[in-house]
Amino acid sequence: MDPELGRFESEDRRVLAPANDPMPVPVTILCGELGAGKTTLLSRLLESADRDIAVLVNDVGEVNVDADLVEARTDLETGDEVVALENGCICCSLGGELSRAVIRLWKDHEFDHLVVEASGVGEPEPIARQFVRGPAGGPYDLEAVVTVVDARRFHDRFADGEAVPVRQGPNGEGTRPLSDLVLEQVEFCDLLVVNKGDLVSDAERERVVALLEMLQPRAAIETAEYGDLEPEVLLGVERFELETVRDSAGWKRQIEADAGEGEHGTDGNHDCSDGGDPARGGDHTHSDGDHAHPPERYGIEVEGYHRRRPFHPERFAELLRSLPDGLVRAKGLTWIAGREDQAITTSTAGAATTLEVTGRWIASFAEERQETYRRGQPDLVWDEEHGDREVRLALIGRDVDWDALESRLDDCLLSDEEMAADWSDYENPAPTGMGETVTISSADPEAPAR
Ligand SMILES: Nc1nc2c(ncn2[C@@H]2O[C@H](COP(=O)(O)OP(=O)(O)OP(=O)(O)O)[C@@H](O)[C@H]2O)c(=O)[nH]1
Repeated sequence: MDPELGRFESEDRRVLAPANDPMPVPVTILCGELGAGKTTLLSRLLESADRDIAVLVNDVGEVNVDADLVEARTDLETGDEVVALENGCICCSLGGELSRAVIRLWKDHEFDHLVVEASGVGEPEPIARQFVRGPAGGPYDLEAVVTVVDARRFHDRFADGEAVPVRQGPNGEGTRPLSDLVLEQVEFCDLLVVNKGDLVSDAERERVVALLEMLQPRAAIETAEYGDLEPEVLLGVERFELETVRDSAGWKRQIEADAGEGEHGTDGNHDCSDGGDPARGGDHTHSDGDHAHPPERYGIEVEGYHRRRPFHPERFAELLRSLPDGLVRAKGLTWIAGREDQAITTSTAGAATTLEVTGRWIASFAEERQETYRRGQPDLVWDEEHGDREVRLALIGRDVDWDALESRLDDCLLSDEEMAADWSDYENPAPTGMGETVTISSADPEAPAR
């Protein structure tokens, strides 16, 4: 156990809070892909804000250019208030280091607000969780997660369908598709800053905004050039709520609207989720008039797809290699023949789809255990034949022929004859172990699935 964290956890939290300063320090987390303009925006904020702002910068495996830049632009007396974490990503390996650094910062310095600039390849949720459930939640209060979007790149990649590099991570060889991370950052935030407004036309900017509204309907959206926003826009945002932000992504709302109140989540742990849905043979749900998302603009729509039948692994992989250009996002749980235990999350972002084992179907457990899980989830609707195994996806795209996509998805389902046959001989690219991922891209149809 880390000595500092251990001590902190074992002591009364009030020990850390000076008697005359019981208020936790507000925190803003700044996300956005590499080069979106986070540092530019932060530098402006430091120049214009009327309060003392401490900054924690995380660059992955690079010379810490951002920290130097921010430091050079601030009038802080010592410069110590800019803390750099360089040897990893704060969203994963550096969780403990992040907590330690911000607690140390809080003990040693007085400031009114903390901004954490996440690395461009970081997932925002684990960072936010450090301030909500981790030890940093004592002295700090997470105010908002702000995601900066490069309007030009976002338009070309998602609103225009241009093929983009599939993978990018620390040192350029990560395992998550870059587009998936970009959309996760968009989906998990309170405020979206559409930066580089000078590099897009008005019409392109409007398309980007419409798409962002569909992807994260709850977030406020501001457009900017070189991060030129008033400090109040960034710092006066309402309090962050982990569950609210996590559940407000467009794809998730669609799935929940489809499934009705209390439906189980789709982010894994299928064996301990909290709801169910009517066991329908299939319900392609048109979303018109649905309050789960903003009205359709610029041909951008969200759709639901639900079947209680598994995908044929080869046909499904083939579909993922030839997705329609306009499909921006698909996310949800999939049942893939030959993977009877594994609840597999399918996450499409632009051309790249990641399949990840995120849980186990309850139906895959021994009967006694199934009953225990089901007792804990009285709302779970159970299919007599298939239990909780299902395909349930939310699809977001522009100018997509939804009926054609629906029938292509249906063609991927096992036929009645295949349902009765042996599924073990299929060429199956789907992952097997918990947390294991496989990426399939339609930008590079010749590439092997793995
Ligand atoms: N044209 C234009 N360029 C911008 C704008 N905002 C930032 N830039 C430029 O884009 C480049 C990247 O900006 P940064 O602020 O370093 O981006 P970042 O998100 O901090 O990048 P990483 O730290 O690499 O993740 C710099 O050359 C900026 O000058 C803008 O609104 N318009």
